[in-house]
Amino acid sequence: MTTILDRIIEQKKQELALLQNQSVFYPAIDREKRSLLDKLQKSQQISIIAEFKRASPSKGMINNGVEPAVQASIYEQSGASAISVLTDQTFFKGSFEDLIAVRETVQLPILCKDFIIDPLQINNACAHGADIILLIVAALEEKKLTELYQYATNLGLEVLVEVHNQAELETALKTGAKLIGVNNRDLKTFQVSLEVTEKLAAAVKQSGAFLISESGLHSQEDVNRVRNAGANGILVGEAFMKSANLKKTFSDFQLPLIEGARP
Ligand SMILES: O=C(O)c1ccccc1NCC(=O)[C@H](O)[C@H](O)COP(=O)(O)O
Repeated sequence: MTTILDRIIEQKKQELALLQNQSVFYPAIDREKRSLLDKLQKSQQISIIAEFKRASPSKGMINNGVEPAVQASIYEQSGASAISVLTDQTFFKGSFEDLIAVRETVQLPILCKDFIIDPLQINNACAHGADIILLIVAALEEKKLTELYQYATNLGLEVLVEVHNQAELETALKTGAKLIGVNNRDLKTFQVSLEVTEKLAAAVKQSGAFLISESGLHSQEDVNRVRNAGANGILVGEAFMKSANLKKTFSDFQLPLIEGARP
């Protein structure tokens, strides 16, 4: 059966063919460095990666009426540690223009949230102002994951390596990843459960990597649950994009770290 992740990757292969005909190469070396890892090391609270996400395959349109710069400013003022920007157009209605608008507005590290399968996409993310890229283990062969991880870190980018189960986590840890994202959403079935973070947390912590719990966080209780499992950070999209009182929703999520949460 073809899953949504398969369809997204097929789309990325087509986009890659177009990218191959463009001349994109701007290494990150000269750029001002904005580091999520530094922020995680210093934070006394759970760190929040706030996402700019107009739409998604599981939820359809979430909020297409807010400007990226406006949303990003509120994220920064509310205390976000980084901002994630969905740049995929076909499935999430995002764009690299959104990423540029966010980077120009805030001083925070920017995560390019896309489905990366080739170094050219890393060049492209970097050229548009990303500080962090996402690599999804479920979307990549192990050899490709290692190649892309090394390529991105050589450019000075930080890499959030995303997993959803134990086998993927073992593969992710072989790269030496310092930032592990545990996605509570199964990207093949859309099922969301915070138990995924609870199950994988101990192995992430043991590796010395920072643990970011991603998806399905809607309330203080949800944040409390993943924090108690040992999460250093959370990645939140829908709850912020849909909030009628973003500052309040945000502050409800800002909990102190538990003892020993730092790797
Ligand atoms: O969100 C989806 O429907 C989705 C479907 C297929 C691949 C990826 C998808 N989402 C990416 C994410 O992981 C989330 O945007 C992110 O973790 C925030 O999740 P949420 O807070 O639940 O919006």
